[in-house]
Amino acid sequence: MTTTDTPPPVLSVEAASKRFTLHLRDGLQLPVLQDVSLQVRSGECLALVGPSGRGKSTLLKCLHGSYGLESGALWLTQADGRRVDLARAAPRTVLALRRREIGYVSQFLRALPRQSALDLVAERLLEADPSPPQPDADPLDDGPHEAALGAARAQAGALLARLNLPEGLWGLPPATFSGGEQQRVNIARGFAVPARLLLLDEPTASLDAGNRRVVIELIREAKARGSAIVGIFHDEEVRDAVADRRYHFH
Ligand SMILES: Nc1ncnc2c1ncn2[C@@H]1O[C@H](COP(=O)(O)OP(=O)(O)OP(=O)(O)O)[C@@H](O)[C@H]1O
Repeated sequence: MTTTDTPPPVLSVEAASKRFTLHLRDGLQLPVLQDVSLQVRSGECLALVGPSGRGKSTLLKCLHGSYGLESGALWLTQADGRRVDLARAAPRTVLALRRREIGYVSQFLRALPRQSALDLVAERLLEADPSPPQPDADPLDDGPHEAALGAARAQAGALLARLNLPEGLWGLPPATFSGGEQQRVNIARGFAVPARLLLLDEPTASLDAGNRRVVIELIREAKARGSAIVGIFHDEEVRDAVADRRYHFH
């Protein structure tokens, strides 16, 4: 904590720079992020805006721990006040942060083959809150796991229903779903667990007006719970409805 009453920002990006090296083109260097600095506080939504190809999605992937940086830092202040640089955190740390602190709605749904839409969302809830093993638990007794799975499925179903995904689809793997149906499963997964830092990459791109409104409500609820949100919203109506500030990529 700082000495003032204001808590530190949840996210502080300091002079972040990144380039891609294109090995198939003789190592051509493609600078994508150049000296990006921004901060996002709890309860605030920052919209990344700017022309296509300027590095908005790349910044979200860096914040999700998928890419490192050439220079600069991506400081996340955790719930206990400790700071971690997402650009340099160890893979184990990144995975632990993804389970509990960082939510991400990517542009495309990544699902395991044969896993149902309902379990894809329920799994997100279970991995964020694994029940601690009881010292005297019978290792052959599936009861506690079944109970936790049942509760997670109930919560996942409520979210899918809110996003108007027909119940007939819940038990099916989403691989054959339409773009908008897949996007709604992705959104349910991203919003299932309250995230300290929530990353949204065009969450409404394939949605109709009714479902766009649901996503706006979900984003507002996440802000009210204290999430710091960084999002890309090409839909200006959605952006105006949720963004407190904008960061311009030139
Ligand atoms: N893994 C990668 N390897 C090489 N180049 C990449 C990679 N990922 C992105 N790029 C390039 O980096 C640039 C920035 O891409 P990025 O997807 O971040 O842009 P964006 O601002 O999100 O664009 P859009 O608004 O169209 O989604 C693009 O020129 C893209 O081709």
